[in-house]
Amino acid sequence: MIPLFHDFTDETVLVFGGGAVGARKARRFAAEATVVVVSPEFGDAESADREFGDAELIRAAPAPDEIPEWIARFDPALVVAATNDEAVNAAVEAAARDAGLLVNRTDRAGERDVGSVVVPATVDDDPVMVAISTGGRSPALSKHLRERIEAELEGAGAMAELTGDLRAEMKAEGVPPAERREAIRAVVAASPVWKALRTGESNARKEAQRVIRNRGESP
Ligand SMILES: C[C@@]1(CC(=O)O)c2cc3[nH]c(cc4nc(cc5[nH]c(cc(n2)[C@H]1CCC(=O)O)[C@@](C)(CC(=O)O)[C@@H]5CCC(=O)O)C(CC(=O)O)=C4CCC(=O)O)c(CCC(=O)O)c3CC(=O)O
Ligand SMILES: NC(=O)C1=CN([C@@H]2O[C@H](COP(=O)(O)OP(=O)(O)OC[C@H]3O[C@@H](n4cnc5c(N)ncnc54)[C@H](O)[C@@H]3O)[C@@H](O)[C@H]2O)C=CC1
Repeated sequence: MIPLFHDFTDETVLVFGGGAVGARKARRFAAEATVVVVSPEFGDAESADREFGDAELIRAAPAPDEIPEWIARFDPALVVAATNDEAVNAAVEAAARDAGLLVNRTDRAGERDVGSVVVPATVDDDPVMVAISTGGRSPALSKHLRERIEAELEGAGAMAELTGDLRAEMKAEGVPPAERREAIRAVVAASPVWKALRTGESNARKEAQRVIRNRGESP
């Protein structure tokens, strides 16, 4: 498996199964894609909207041989098999593969077909994103590592914004690439800049400029 980041803007994700797992996947994809969930039940109706993000919920229980029609109707980029019926999940996987679509089979850890994708545990400190997988072996470990890495990454999104701005400015000023690279590498490694981003006690941009100015000087 090779990890990739996929932009689902303007795409549809079709989820079969409205239990806890279907809801979690729907919420995740609804942050970006148009999500449709097909299921005979959606848990507690009052909290359904919250649980499924803003996904469209369709009450139906397609039989395995009806799955291809549902897929053709919504033309999704990704299909999620999250029912508690193994025959339905298998039909979803086969129909998605036949249609050349990505498929996430939630009831399988291994023996994946071509085009099969795994949903990783994700730390998102925009624009920084870290995805963790255990190759399907231990999802609970993915979750645990995600919680640990969340703390480690504090300030990373702001660091990406700051160094993104600095490198654009240096580019515009015509600073040669080798010098730019050295300067940016020094800033991302500098504890005073991280501290400023995390605590707000000092101005991170000024700290970064100080690091760039003092580069190469002995401490
Ligand atoms: C293969 C994969 C397919 C996929 O869904 O893409 C898959 C499959 C299965 N999960 C199962 C169980 C659990 N899954 C979780 C949690 C998460 N599962 C997620 C992903 C994945 N789960 C993919 C592999 C990811 C990887 O490579 O590590 C996460 C990371 C992302 C997400 O789903 O959003 C999300 C954490 C999100 C977060 O918090 O960050 C917990 C923990 C909990 O609930 O507290 C448990 C209970 C503990 C346990 O069993 O380990 C079972 C057994 C079902 C059964 O026994 O019936 C199967 C099927 C099987 O193993 O056969
Ligand atoms: N990938 C993951 O992270 C995890 C995966 N699982 C697996 O995912 C499956 C689903 O887990 P839960 O959501 O907890 O189960 P659940 O039993 O709460 O939900 C399954 C849903 O599928 C619906 N369903 C049944 N037949 C259907 C059909 N023909 N078409 C559409 N929907 C249909 C049911 O009405 C129910 O709403 C489990 O069977 C388990 O193997 C379980 C835990 C975590």
